Amino acid sequence: MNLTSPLAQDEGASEGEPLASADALQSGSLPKIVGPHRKTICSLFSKSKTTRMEQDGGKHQNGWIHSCSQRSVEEHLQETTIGDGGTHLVEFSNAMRAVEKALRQVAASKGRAQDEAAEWKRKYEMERLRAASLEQEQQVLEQELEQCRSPPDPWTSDEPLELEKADTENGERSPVGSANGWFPLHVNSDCCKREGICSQQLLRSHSSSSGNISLLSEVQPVAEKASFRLVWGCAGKVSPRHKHDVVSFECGNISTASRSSKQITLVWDSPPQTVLIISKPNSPTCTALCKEMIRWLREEKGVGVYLEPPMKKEILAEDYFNCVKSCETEEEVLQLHTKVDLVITLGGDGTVLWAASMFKGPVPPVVSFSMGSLGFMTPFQSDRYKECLQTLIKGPVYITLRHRLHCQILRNPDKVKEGEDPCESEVHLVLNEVAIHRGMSSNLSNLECYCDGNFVTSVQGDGLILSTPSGSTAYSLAAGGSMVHPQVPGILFTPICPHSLSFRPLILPEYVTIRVQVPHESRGQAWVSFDGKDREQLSGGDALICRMAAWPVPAACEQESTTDFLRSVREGLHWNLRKRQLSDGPIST
Ligand SMILES: NC(=O)c1ccc[n+]([C@@H]2O[C@H](COP(=O)([O-])OP(=O)(O)OC[C@H]3O[C@@H](n4cnc5c(N)ncnc54)[C@H](O)[C@@H]3O)[C@@H](O)[C@H]2O)c1
Ligand SMILES: Nc1ncnc2c1ncn2[C@@H]1O[C@H](COP(=O)(O)OP(=O)(O)OP(=O)(O)O)[C@@H](O)[C@H]1O
Repeated sequence: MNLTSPLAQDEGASEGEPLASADALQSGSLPKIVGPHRKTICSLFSKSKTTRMEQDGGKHQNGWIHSCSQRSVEEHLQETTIGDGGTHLVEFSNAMRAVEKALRQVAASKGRAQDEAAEWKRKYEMERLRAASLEQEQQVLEQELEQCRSPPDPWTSDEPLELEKADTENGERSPVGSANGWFPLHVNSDCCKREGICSQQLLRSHSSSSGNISLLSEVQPVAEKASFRLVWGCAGKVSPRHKHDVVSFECGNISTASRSSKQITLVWDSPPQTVLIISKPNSPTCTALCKEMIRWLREEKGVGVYLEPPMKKEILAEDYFNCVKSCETEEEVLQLHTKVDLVITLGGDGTVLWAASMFKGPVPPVVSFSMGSLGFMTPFQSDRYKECLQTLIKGPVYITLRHRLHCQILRNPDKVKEGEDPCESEVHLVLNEVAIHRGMSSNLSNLECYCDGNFVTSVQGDGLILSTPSGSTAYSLAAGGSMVHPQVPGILFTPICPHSLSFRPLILPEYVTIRVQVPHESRGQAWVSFDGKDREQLSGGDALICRMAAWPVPAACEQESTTDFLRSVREGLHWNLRKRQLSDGPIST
């Protein structure tokens, strides 16, 4: 009689597959086998060992040298002739079941061990790749820091300059600024080691310059500048989570790591010592307030004052104001940002635009007192100036970073021969908008527009406005553009009276470069205005190149960015003002 092995019905183990080690059996990791068949089973494992070693020539993988296979058990059972001993048969059968169970367990453990090994290998590979990418990032960071020490010209470089850098190794932020006299030196040594943009790291001036943009020749510390930090937070709370990355990838999931709408707070490390007051000309009320403010700032706060030459001349009749400084030459105006801690404007929005236009590079924080009719960008009340300035000088101050557009005219760039540079006009940094329009011409203007080299459209109408979000409530609004919160990064593309039924305004992302070109075959010429001023003519073939500038205007908020914006929209523009419907009358069903 032949005995059928229970292993023949085993679903999990395939034929001939090694299931267990005989050593494991002998070392007691298999269940103890008792009874007359103990010897037989042990000899079975021994036999298997010998057979396997003969078959493999002693070359076994993963340490599974002493193996027992399903086939060898079956073979043995077939060879075994069963006598009359029914009890022995039952015992033998039970023993074989126990062996089968043990063999299955060992097979399962082997599978688990292999899975675990594969998982560890995967983790190791991921860790190795992460370390390699960190090393690469570190190299890029070092290169960028090196570049900042000998910075590119921001007006000729295609890359927008960054105002801040990614987190350093210890989780601190290392700010990077450059051009026009601002260089981060010893980025970590002078740093306050706290989160945010730190002026101590940023501020270094140099003595010599060439033309509009100065090159670093001699570096000196700026002793007279007050130092401050800009920190990211939300609703008044400093956010420890601010990261430079916008998108993070974790376990294959994409999430936004930071939002652009964070409220920025300015924290003075040392109190401001010098302010520049810019006042609307020919306004007796502005002049009177300017004089009062100078007295208060000097006597109560010990703060020095700079004025524009016309205003200084106007008040010099009184000896008291001899102490007021002024920026007489163009060179001095270019260096103003290294001397003043705060800019105060007295007037309307036009005065804020004027103040911004004085700074061709970095702009100190601007505090605007309302002395005009609308005051969209002038949130502070002039009759409460002492209280306001007291709070601002003490800090912290909420800041709206009002972005500017970097605009330049290229004269007939298509006609320029290879290797020659096209003739470029002066750079204009606009806070509101650049408008390309028909000017005095009675002809329809015709403008071809490209965005990062892609053809956008041909404007046929009175012209086109390229506006900042801050300018969205000015000319662009009048031309049908949308109102945009000043912290939304973008460039508004708004046609002026287009002769088309389907030309709607667009908002483009802040990183694009826009080119507006007058076609050679255009009937008339076009004109360009920068914040409503400095008109220049465009002839056929001339182009205007426009992109986001590296230097925003940090405007102090009266409350905070969004509250101030919505209040200006409601109170300044009377947006959606309508008498409330009465509750009496028919009730709709
Ligand atoms: N059709 C129009 O609405 C139109 C036409 C030309 C110029 N402008 C705007 O005038 C600006 C120049 O201002 P200005 O004071 O030197 O000239 P301005 O004296 O002619 O005043 C223009 C008006 O626009 C308001 N204004 C300016 N900037 C604003 C802003 N960002 N948000 C809301 N209102 C704003 C001013 O308060 C002022 O009432 C230009 O940048 C342009 O935006 C508007
Ligand atoms: N310091 C300055 N020097 C020369 N021009 C200035 C100066 N400040 C303002 N301006 C110009 O004066 C004009 C009027 O200024 P502003 O808009 O501030 O006053 P406003 O018209 O009374 O105010 P609002 O626009 O709120 O009615 C603007 O065109 C502006 O460019």
